[in-house]
Parts: sequence; C-alpha cells; structure tokens
Amino acid sequence: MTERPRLTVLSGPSGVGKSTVVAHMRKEHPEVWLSVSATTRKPRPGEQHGVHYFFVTDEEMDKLIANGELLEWAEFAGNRYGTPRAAVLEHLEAGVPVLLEIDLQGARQVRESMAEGRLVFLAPPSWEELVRRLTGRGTESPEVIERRLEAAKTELAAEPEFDTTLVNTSVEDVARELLALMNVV
Ligand SMILES: Nc1nc2c(ncn2[C@@H]2O[C@H](COP(=O)(O)OP(=O)(O)O)[C@@H](O)[C@H]2O)c(=O)[nH]1
Ligand SMILES: Nc1ncnc2c1ncn2[C@@H]1O[C@H](COP(=O)(O)OP(=O)(O)O)[C@@H](O)[C@H]1O
Repeated sequence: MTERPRLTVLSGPSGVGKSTVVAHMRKEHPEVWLSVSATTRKPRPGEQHGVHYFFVTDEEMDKLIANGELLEWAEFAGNRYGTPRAAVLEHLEAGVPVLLEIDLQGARQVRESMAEGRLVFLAPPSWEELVRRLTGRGTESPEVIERRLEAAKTELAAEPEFDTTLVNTSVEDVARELLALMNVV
C-alpha cells in the first residue's frame, strides 16, 4: 500500500481551471480540506470572505508576514497572497488530506519547508485555450489579463519542477486523477 500524501499543492497558470477542478472534486469529496488563503486582492462578485479568501488590507498582510503566521506567501500580478500556517498544521496533525491552491513561488516555498508535500502542476491543453479561458471568465480587465499571461509563461516553463503534471482537458478526469494522487479514492 502506498503511503497517503497528506499535503498536496496544486499550481498552474491563472485561468487554467484550478478553482473549477477543486470545486468539482470537493463536491463529491468534502473530506479534502482546502486551505483558505489571505489576499490583498479585491473580491470578485460572489467571492466570500473566509470562504474563497480572507480579504485583508496591505497593513493586515504586513502583520501576518511579520508575525510568521503564513506558511508561505508571494506577490502575484500586483497582489499578495499567503497560506495561514496554523490551520494547515492542525489539519495535517489530524490526518486530514490538505490541498493548497497556490502559485509557483508558493509551491517552491512549500517544497523547501514541507518535505512530505506533493506538487501537482495543472497545465492547459494549449496556450490558445489558456488565453480563451482566462479571457472568457470575464473577471479581469485586459491589463490584468495581460499581466497574468506574462506570469503564465514563467509558470509553464517551471512545469518540470513539479512531481506530477495533469492536463486540464476534462474537469471530471482531472478531478478524479487528483483524488487518486491524494489517495482519497
Ligand atoms: N503563493 C500563494 N499563491 C496563492 C495563494 N492563494 C492563491 N494563490 C495564487 O495566486 C494566483 C492568483 O489567484 P487569483 O487572484 O484568485 O486568480 P485565479 O487563480 O486566476 O482565480 C493563483 O495562481 C493562485 O493559485 C497563496 O496563499 N499563496
Ligand atoms: N476543462 C475545462 N474545459 C473548459 N473550460 C474550463 C475547464 N476548466 C475550467 N474552465 C473554465 O476556465 C475558466 C478559468 O477557470 P478557473 O477555475 O477560474 O481557473 P483558475 O482557478 O486556474 O484561475 C472558467 O471560466 C472555467 O469555467
């Protein structure tokens, strides 16, 4: 029997479908615990404080960082994002499978600090499809989309650093593959 990887990191370019895959997976497997990050980004319509993110001010983020309350943090496309440390450790200690949905810089920090973590890269079927998804989501301005596509080039180039790559052609297939990697099913 393979040992359960208790900590899984899911990364991939903005718009590839990370949130969609995770939401699909958790609908059927709510026992997977998804860390809620702190961010200085403004909420999108429908996003709720404490559910999708903890939306914080720059000053509050400064404090979280200074007090060592974040397991990792990074600046992405002009906003800061970080993983609250205590909740992750509590869930791991309780034996709950933990999922972090974070960017490349965060994934690299987790690789250094949490040896048991498994790093999964979610890749788009093609560059054109990534542009289509990010644009089609309709949540960002053209300038922000441009910035995120710039970051996407760096992220796609870093794919070999990850333990596993999943290509997001079908949400259902990727969700199933991710659950299998986490030994949840
Ligand atoms: N390092 C780090 N990245 C995060 C964290 N939370 C979210 N991110 C990443 O920040 C990037 C932007 O997230 P967001 O603004 O929600 O846009 P979206 O992923 O395109 O929906 C994505 O790559 C997220 O995975 C975090 O706590 N730490
Ligand atoms: N496999 C897929 N096929 C087609 N569209 C997808 C797929 N996965 C996600 N999408 C769409 O792509 C857009 C970006 O997905 P999202 O989950 O917000 O990405 P991320 O969290 O990686 O930024 C959304 O409009 C979503 O409905």
